[in-house]
Order: sequence, then C-alpha cells, then structure tokens
Amino acid sequence: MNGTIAKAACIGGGVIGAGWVARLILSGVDVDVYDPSPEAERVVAEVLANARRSMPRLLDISLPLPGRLRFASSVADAVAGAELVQESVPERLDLKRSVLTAIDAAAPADAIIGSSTSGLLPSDLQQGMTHPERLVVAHPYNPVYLLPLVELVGGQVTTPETLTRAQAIYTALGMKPVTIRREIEAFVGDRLLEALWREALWLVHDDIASVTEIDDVIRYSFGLRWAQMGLFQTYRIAGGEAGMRHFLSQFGPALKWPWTKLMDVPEMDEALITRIADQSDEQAAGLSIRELERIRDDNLVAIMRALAAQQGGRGWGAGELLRQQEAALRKESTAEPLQLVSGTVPAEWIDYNGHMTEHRYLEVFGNTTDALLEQIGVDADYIASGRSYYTVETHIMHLGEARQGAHYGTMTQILHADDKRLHVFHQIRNRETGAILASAEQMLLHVDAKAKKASPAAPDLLARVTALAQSHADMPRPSAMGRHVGQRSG
Ligand SMILES: NC(=O)C1=CN([C@@H]2O[C@H](COP(=O)(O)OP(=O)(O)OC[C@H]3O[C@@H](n4cnc5c(N)ncnc54)[C@H](O)[C@@H]3O)[C@@H](O)[C@H]2O)C=CC1
Ligand SMILES: C[N+](C)(C)CC(=O)CC(=O)[O-]
Repeated sequence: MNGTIAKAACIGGGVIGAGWVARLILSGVDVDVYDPSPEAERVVAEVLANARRSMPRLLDISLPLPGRLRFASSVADAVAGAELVQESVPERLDLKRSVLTAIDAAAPADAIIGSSTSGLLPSDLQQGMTHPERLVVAHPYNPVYLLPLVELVGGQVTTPETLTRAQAIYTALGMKPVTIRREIEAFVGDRLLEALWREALWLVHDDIASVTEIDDVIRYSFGLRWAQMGLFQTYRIAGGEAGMRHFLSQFGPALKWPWTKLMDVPEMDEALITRIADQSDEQAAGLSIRELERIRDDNLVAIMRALAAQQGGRGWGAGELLRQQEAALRKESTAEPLQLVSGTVPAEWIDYNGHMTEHRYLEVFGNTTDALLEQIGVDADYIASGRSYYTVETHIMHLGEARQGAHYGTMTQILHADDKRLHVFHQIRNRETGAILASAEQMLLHVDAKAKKASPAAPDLLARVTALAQSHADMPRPSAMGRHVGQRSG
C-alpha cells in the first residue's frame, strides 16, 4: 500500500509536535498546525530550521520539495482535508481525551489519528471518541525529523486496517514503524528507557556517579553498540561462539543478584532535583538547547550515514532504512536528467577561499556515478560476480562557487551507452538558485575485474542502460561535451 499523503494536521507544536511538522514538511506534505501557545510559531520555526539543516544530509538524493506550513485557528480548522492527524499535546489523559474527541468530531472520515503519547494506553485514549477505531498510538523519538522509529500501538477497537494504513503512511515518511503486539503502558522503548532512567537517578541520588559520568559510561560504550545492534544481538555476540544460550546460562543468575533498585525510585525531592539540575548545567558548559540540538543532529547524521555505507553500500540498521528511502525517492523521481544525489555543503568542505574546495566536487560526482550504477543494477551482487564499471576519464569544469550551507543537487545525462562504454555528463546545481556550480563529463568502462580488462556488460544491465540512454537521446547535448582543458568557450 502506498502511504504517500498530501496533507496532515499537527495538534500541538511543542518539542515533539514541531518535530512531526518538520518531518512531514520536508517529506513534501502540507501541514496545518493548531497550538494555542503564543510561542508555538517560534518553536516550530526553530525546530524546522534545525531539520532543514540536518535532514537533507541523511540522504544522497533530494528530498521532495517541501510541503506548505500553515497555523490554523482551531482543531477543526487544522484537520480539514487531513489524511493524518498527529496529536502531540501534553501527557495528560484528560487533556488528550478532550483533544482527540475534538479531532475525531472534525477530521475527514478516512483520516488516521495518531497520538504521540509516551505511554498512555490507546484503549484509554479512545474513550469518548465517535470513531475510535481509527486511533493508533504513533509514538516517536526525539528528534522526530532524524530518528526513524515510530512505535504503533492499537487499542481494543483499533482496526487492522488502521494499523496497516498507519504503517504505510509512516513508512512513506522515511520512518521505521514497529507495531507492538499488545498494548502496555509506555510500550517498549520507554519501558526500557524508564528502567535505565530509574537506575541512573539512584546512582546520582546515592552519589555513586554524576550525570556526566553516567552519560560518559553510556556514550563511550553500549550507547555506540546500541546504535547499530540493539540489546539482544549485542548479548548474543557477548556469549561468544556459544551464542545467546551460553550468555543466558552465564549471566542469567545475575538477574537474581541485588544489582538493581529497579522496583524503587528515589524521591524526586528538591534536593535531588537541584543536584541533577546543577550537574546538568555544568555538563552543558554554557551551550544553549539549540546549540546542543545542532551538535546532536550532526552526530546523528554522521552515525546514520556511516551505517548507510556498510554492507557494500546496502547499509545496516538505520543506515539500511536510509538506502531504502533513497531507492523509493529515486523511483518517484521522473525528472530528466536523473537527480541522483543532493545535500548541503558542510563546514568541513570549505577551504581557505571560503568556498567548497575542489576535491569535494569529485566526491559529489563520484557519489553520483555510484548512485547511477546502483540504479542501473551494478549492486553488491553484480560486483561480487566479478564485473563492474571503472571510471577511466573525468573532465570537471568549475562554473560557480558553493558556500557553506548551500543546498546542492546533481543532474545526470547519459550521452552514450554500448556494451562496454558508459558516457555520462553530470552537473551540480544550487537547488535554491538553480545556478550550475560544476560539470563533470565522464567515460566509464565495463570491466571483468578478475581479468582486469574491458568486457561486455551483462545483457540485462546493457538493456537497462541502453534504455536510459535512449530516454536521454532527445535532450540537448551539453555545450561543454567533449571540451578539453583550456579550450576557449564559444
Ligand atoms: N519530549 C519528548 O522527548 C517526547 C514526548 N513525547 C510525547 O509527545 C507529547 C507532547 O510532548 P512534548 O512535545 O514534549 O510537550 P511540549 O510541552 O513541548 O508541547 C506540547 C504542546 O502542546 C500544546 N498544547 C497544549 N494544549 C493544547 C491543545 N488543547 N491543543 C493543541 N495544542 C495544545 C502546548 O502549547 C505545547 O506547545 C506528549 O504526549 C509526550 O509524552 C513523545 C516522544 C518524546
Ligand atoms: C522522556 N520521554 C518519555 C518523553 C521520552 C520519549 O517518550 C521518547 C524519547 O524520545 O526518548
């Protein structure tokens, strides 16, 4: 089922609601927001600015053109025409019931209603709704515009069709929906986080460790492990060659030892609050929330892009999801020439002249060629069969400057393809101004990597690349085609 939607409504535009707005807008969905707070527009604008800065850097392909953002005057005004309504008001059952009832009364009959609740039961939220069958808990993780998980939890009267439709909608937003089999308070993620949080509070309460020391224990060890393998797979490995069964037999008894105070939680009195807050202030070292958010976002993008580069470029974990999202976006891209790679010029690409340095252009063109090869079927399996393409010639022309933060996109035209040669013309353009920043004419040769010599491409691959070349045959030939270095223009 195709879950692409055109319009959504976000009721509540705080930390999480604004994150939903950002993910939806940058996924090309029009969003109406309703939030009575006078601060809502500012908060949404600041979170959206963070998302515009980071979300495009996750992928090597352009995100869809952004949707339209509008602030509505009421719930009814916001939900008109919405296919998805995402509720993100404060975690109070009475307030959520009241808001969900108002949404239910005004939303289109086929709209899905998702609640961002961190732990309230969907069956409790459904009380009082006229159409409770369309309510599903859709619990995200902060920042919503970068972390892909959304826990889907149905209530007693949520229909299977609602869950299926919700899966498709959130998947189309580039997310990883995980449907929890039975409702339980705090679902899965927050129950696990709550266990860790309670223990951490005791450690601070009993002055065993400070907030910084606890955070360092997490981020220099299992925090890194959990970013790519979770808990069980990590412990399977920890069991050595005998695997999980050995791990359980060896470490199972520890579960009976008094290692934990989990069944208890320290009194959150003023003394403990002050101690935690003071230590947290010291840990923040003067950085504002927005500065910490940008550091967090840069780190998350780097981790997820690193995961996307694993397994021969097929990706692992959250990185594999990024590759799947890129493939889905490429299928939607009917534009000619091919738009294969996009991104935002990061600070580390800027040289002493204050603009994007030259080798980064070759990096972008190289990524573009890789994306083209992936699209025509030169994937890990094809390469494992001992065949590939080598780039044998590149002529790059620098036509404009790219400054830090510039949003760029590539365009690729196939100039010629035969059984051994693939002649392409890439361009990098500024996606906001349309200015062409650079071009690269490349000749690729299909090779038998074992014999180290040119060889004919596999018939099905040749058919695909020939068809692509034919679809580009009517495009105007680039004026720079065939130029040599130093040739006068005109
Ligand atoms: N902060 C977090 O890390 C996460 C929070 N959540 C859940 O998301 C929901 C919202 O939490 P936050 O965004 O953190 O809270 P928040 O306090 O940052 O935002 C709540 C927003 O709701 C607005 N609001 C209050 N009454 C409203 C009404 N009647 N109609 C429309 N808007 C109204 C407020 O003005 C505020 O902007 C909660 O259910 C929370 O458990 C879920 C995942 C993570
Ligand atoms: C603290 N919290 C319960 C609101 C956290 C969540 O619900 C999920 C998250 O983003 O950690």
